[in-house]
Amino acid sequence: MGGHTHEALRISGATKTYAAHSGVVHALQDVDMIVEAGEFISVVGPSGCGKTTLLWSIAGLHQLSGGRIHLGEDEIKQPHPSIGMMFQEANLLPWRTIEQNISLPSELRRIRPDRDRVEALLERVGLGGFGEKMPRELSGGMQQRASIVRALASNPDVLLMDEPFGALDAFTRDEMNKLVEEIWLEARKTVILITHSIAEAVFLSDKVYVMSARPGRISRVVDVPFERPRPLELMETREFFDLVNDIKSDIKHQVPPAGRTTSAR
Ligand SMILES: Nc1ncnc2c1ncn2[C@@H]1O[C@H](COP(=O)(O)OP(=O)(O)OP(=O)(O)O)[C@@H](O)[C@H]1O
Repeated sequence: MGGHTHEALRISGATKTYAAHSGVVHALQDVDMIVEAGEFISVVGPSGCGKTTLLWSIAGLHQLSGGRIHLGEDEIKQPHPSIGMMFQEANLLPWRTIEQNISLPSELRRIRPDRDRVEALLERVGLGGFGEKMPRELSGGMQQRASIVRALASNPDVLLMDEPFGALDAFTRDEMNKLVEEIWLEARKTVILITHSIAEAVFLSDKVYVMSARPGRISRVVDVPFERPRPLELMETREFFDLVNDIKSDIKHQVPPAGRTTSAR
């Protein structure tokens, strides 16, 4: 304490094993991370390296086999009111209006939804006047905008995003990335994003954590130097391209050559 920044999340020695039919899977092995308050970080890595396991553990939805996760003084063992989450699918209940979907997490916690805040957020993401609509009346991008509002409605300190735009077309995805950056610059939440798109990770993040698989570990932390706000055109620059490729080749080289994986006979 006493510095210019303070840590929001501390992950120490996070380890998670799953018992699978084929044996024990080391999904996470001694993962350490300190995320500063207001920092935007991404976690990338090959498929199956443990990204989702890590994020769900931070969300309090998975129990670790070893290690700890702290938000300030609180150890995370179950969902925490100061941590909001966005999933790959918008997961809106089809029989509830957009506004009723947004207020569901508050209902479940038996707290009164802050209607003014929800109105303002809907307006902010371009969904002003859509609160009474049903999810099927909204496009995929609009549904994800609604799920951003749902995640931010209770004004959490930390926002976790699990590949939130993977199902959207490239154009809508760029638009959503721009929106996320704008909202982040305004509200300065601590954000942890999991994505398969290295370009998306670099575009949005202060730091990109690269994971390797089996066991799932952090293999590298990349500081992203680009100034904010970042225009979408940044993605067409040489510097951006080089950084993305550098991270991509790192991930590619981690994949064990065919026939040499541990499960191969
Ligand atoms: N419930 C489970 N039971 C057994 N093994 C599991 C379970 N959940 C995940 N795993 C295994 O743990 C490892 C990490 O999985 P995880 O889903 O966290 O990886 P990921 O990096 O998010 O993958 P992807 O990028 O493909 O979504 C994988 O090898 C996966 O097969």
